[in-house]
Amino acid sequence: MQFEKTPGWLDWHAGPSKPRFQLPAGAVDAHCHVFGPGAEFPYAPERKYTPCDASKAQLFALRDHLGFARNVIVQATCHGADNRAMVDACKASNGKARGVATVRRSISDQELQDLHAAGVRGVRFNFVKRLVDFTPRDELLEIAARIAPLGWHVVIYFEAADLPELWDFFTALPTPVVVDHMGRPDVAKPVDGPEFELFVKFMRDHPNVWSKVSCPERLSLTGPKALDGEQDAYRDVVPFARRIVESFPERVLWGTDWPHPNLKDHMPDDGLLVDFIPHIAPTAELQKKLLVDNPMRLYWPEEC
Ligand SMILES: O=C(O)c1cc(C(=O)O)oc(=O)c1
Repeated sequence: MQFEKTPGWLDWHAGPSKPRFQLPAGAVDAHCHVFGPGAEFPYAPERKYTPCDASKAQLFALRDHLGFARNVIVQATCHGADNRAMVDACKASNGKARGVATVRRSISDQELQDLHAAGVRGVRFNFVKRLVDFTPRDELLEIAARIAPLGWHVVIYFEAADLPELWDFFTALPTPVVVDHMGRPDVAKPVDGPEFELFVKFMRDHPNVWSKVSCPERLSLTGPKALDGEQDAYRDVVPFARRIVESFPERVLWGTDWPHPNLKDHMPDDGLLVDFIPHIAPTAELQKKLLVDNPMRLYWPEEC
């Protein structure tokens, strides 16, 4: 099947640099995606964007180039609840990838078991309105109750302004809850202002809540961009991510977000994104928790 990319679509960076930051042994890129390829794994009819292709082989090549040992592949919304591309990538990874799926309430117990066997360890609930249509809360709670006995968790993606309205739903979830991209704070607001304080309270009061401290390239308003060797990129995001890493060192994850869906301004050099890590996790101890110990506990607990 032929697909035409959304107008203005930015393709992933074709020649990322080698990071200067040496990742700890066993580091996990805990948030990345595969897109298609569309000819093999068609994009979902209900999608809100049509991306460029980004195959499993290209993801594994990036993993090796950057120095990661493993990936967590998160179902992208352009594939809806058709998890075949993500599952195919997990199965082809020789145990080096685990997955997060999107499922509907109609999924059977056998299908859940099959996803588990392929390496899936979580489901993603998305509340970002430009990405998905609304799913009733009772459907999501039903799914959460069904995946809890499998030892899975729920990944949630939402905008900071929506946290008050979503609070009661999130805090009722019976599993570990992993927030994508720090709940997308508005970094023009103060790091100790009411909006981000609410997010910190969400994590402080609920020990089952984890956060990915990822996507500075999405959140930054003033840059500088991770391009042309920039070693001090996205400075306006650093205080937010660093606060979360230092406050909750056992409950943070990091990922590239490759192939970076829906960026409008620029496509970052993934090597320079890795060089962002020591700015938000300044000690070797914090780096090992963020990149190795925490993702291993959540996705490969049998090895811990
Ligand atoms: O902000 C986004 O556009 C975005 C989209 C998706 C997806 O379409 O799944 O995933 C992400 O992690 C981020």
